[in-house]
Amino acid sequence: MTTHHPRQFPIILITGTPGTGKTLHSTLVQQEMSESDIPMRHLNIGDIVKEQGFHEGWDEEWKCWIVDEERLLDYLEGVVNPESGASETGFILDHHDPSLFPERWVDLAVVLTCDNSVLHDRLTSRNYPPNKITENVTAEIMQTCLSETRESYDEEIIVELQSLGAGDNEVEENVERIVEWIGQWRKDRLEGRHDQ
Ligand SMILES: Nc1ncnc2c1ncn2[C@@H]1O[C@H](COP(=O)(O)OP(=O)(O)O)[C@@H](O)[C@H]1O
Repeated sequence: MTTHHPRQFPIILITGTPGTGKTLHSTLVQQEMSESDIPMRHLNIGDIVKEQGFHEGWDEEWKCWIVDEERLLDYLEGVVNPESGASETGFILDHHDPSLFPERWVDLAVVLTCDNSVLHDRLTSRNYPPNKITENVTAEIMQTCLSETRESYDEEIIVELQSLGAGDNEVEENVERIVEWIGQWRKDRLEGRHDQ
């Protein structure tokens, strides 16, 4: 049985429909924290699936990997909850499917949202096929990711942030909010206010 050591650094999920800005925000949060005493490691789940081969092949219709969730989660468990002891860093889980992860992993769930036409343009410039653009823009209209996040985690740890590409400081302000939250989590942890 896996032994779980008390976490010293938080695990943050940054989720949202593809194209909402997860990787942009995750990269900036990692950068911002890299010089601090709370290092945060960005785990781009899509890249890990591809690089480590945690998939059962390529879905030609939807142009995506068919994820082997069991192997992926086994691997991630060893990264975020190492048996050798508490991790020396926090983690940013960058993924569009919030329901993939066990609830106990996630300390803060950030859901990025976007305007439909902006999202459409971002996905078009990524050369997504039309069916994939429609699927994702519809998911954004239906707020699918936000609903799934609410089904997966406690309302108290969910933060919804707009990532419209509007306003000069939008991304900076979002990153600042996440950074502040990480600092608060660590302070609470050091003062013994987290019970896990
Ligand atoms: N809030 C934003 N302001 C400006 N550009 C953004 C914003 N969010 C995302 N983008 C841009 O949109 C594109 C998709 O962002 P990305 O972070 O790759 O999305 P995701 O990881 O959710 O698929 C990138 O070119 C990114 O720079």
